[in-house]
Amino acid sequence: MTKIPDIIASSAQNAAENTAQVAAVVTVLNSLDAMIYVADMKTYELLFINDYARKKWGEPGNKRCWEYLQTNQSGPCAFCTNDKLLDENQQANGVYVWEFQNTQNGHWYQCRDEAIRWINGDLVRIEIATDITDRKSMEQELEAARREAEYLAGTDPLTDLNNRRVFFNLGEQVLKEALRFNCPTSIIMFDLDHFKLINDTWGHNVGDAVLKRVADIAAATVRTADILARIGGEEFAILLPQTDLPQARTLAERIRKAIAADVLLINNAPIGVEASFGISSCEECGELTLTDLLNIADQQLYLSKKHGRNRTSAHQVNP
Ligand SMILES: Nc1nc2c(ncn2[C@@H]2O[C@H](COP(=O)(O)OP(=O)(O)OP(=O)(O)O)[C@@H](O)[C@H]2O)c(=O)[nH]1
Repeated sequence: MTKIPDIIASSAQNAAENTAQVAAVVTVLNSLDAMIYVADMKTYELLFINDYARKKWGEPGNKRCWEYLQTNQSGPCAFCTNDKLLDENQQANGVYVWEFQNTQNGHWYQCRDEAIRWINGDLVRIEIATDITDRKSMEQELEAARREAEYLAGTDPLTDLNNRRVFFNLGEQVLKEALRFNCPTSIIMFDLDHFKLINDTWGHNVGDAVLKRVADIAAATVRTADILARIGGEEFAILLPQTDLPQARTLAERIRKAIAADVLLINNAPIGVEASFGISSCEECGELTLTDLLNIADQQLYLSKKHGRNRTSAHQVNP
């Protein structure tokens, strides 16, 4: 197919004005701070590239667009937009704008692709690609910061567990689902026994280490669908979707025994801690709110404390 330099070279003397106009257009295209190329849509032959492309990708020789612009391509690119540039009647479909990370130089480009009529009347592809790497990395940094902020807003910094806010947000959703699908739901609450004594004897930092250790034990025991949170100073809660009371009790006992069996060594001194558990469970949760269920679990926790601590009490809520 005819390339622009061929047009300039082959123009007859009496078409000098024509030639000058084409050369002027090429000069304009070469002065732009964007990569521009034109390629045959069937053979992928490069019909025009501007100086910007030459500076970044070198001389094209006889390379086709996919050989010239990308690496490791043994044929046309899988992400080639040619099919988006023509409609079902093989007519130009307008402008298609997309963003792409170039496989040769790793830069990000915003590409503006279009099928246009070439000198011989054929539809060809023109791409105008602007380097947006700086903007993209700023966007990526912002996105990472947003995700970090979101994570921190929902995470208890000491234990890395969900915080109270997330527990309530997710919990309300779980209860709605339970109501919709008529599933049993349970809540386990637990609270360390005589934790004040640990703080008073060993200091607040050791108390923190104990809280972290207890959180790790609980986190290692629950299933991924369970919502484990630190909802107060030394108070934890686990919302158990699709879990009836016997199952919740089994889990609570497993965690309780694991906490009681654990020994934390601080300066070679063994520190042990125990916890009391309360469970509430509903088979058909009806109009029960998360707060209702949590309050019932809290009452059961209080009973465990009252009856000697390091134990589990449970209540089945009637529908
Ligand atoms: N180290 C540490 N201590 C905390 C934190 N949050 C709350 N506490 C402490 O937890 C202790 C709770 O004391 P109490 O409410 O009397 O409960 P307890 O000593 O565990 O007694 P029982 O619950 O009745 O068995 C207090 O000393 C609080 O200062 C925390 O983030 N880190």
